[in-house]
Amino acid sequence: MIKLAIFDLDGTLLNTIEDLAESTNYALEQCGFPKHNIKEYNYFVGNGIKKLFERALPQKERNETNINLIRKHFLYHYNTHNTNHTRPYPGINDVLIQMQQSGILIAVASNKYQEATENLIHFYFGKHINFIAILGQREGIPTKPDPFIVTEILNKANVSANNSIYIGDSNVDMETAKSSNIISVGVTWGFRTEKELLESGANYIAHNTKDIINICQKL
Ligand SMILES: O=C(O)COP(=O)(O)O
Repeated sequence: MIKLAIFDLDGTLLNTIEDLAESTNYALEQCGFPKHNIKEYNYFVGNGIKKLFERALPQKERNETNINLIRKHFLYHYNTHNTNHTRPYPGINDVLIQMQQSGILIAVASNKYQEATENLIHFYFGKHINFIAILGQREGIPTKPDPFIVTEILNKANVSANNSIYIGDSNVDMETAKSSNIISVGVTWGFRTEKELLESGANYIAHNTKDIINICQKL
């Protein structure tokens, strides 16, 4: 029986890609580097903002100085523009409400930096969902696919891995679930393909938000 559902954020709960792309392109432009189209960002996002900037920079310009410069401009822009285009995926609110009503604890495990993770979750879901934990990328804490963040959530919720499920949209998420010994659900409405999710070990695939509820009921 599922007692805890751990959700990835970007590409799973919220479609954040346009705001991430706009803020990164703003930062690249400020520093005189070429911009990217939105589709490319689907593959830049997933391992936190440092990796996002590294991937967005021209190969020869990928160094600590440039990454820090991009970070400064990105944060300035993203912190005040991160709800411009970002929206919950259709049906995801109903899934969270239904889970909450049936007594399943809900948590977020993201590689997005902690401040934005908390702000976005509170802004879009805070009024009606009580999250047991909202964890993003923090200084000195290993990022997904390291199981650290999931272990933190299991401890806080006091639920075992056997009674938990992890829902995400990328290979990083499926690998996180695997390294945490948790059943994984790969969602196909996010930033990556079904093929990637299956190849990285997804136990179940959700093509629409209702599938998540059906999968939980089977377990
Ligand atoms: O910000 C990222 O790189 C990824 O964030 P996510 O873990 O919520 O998908």
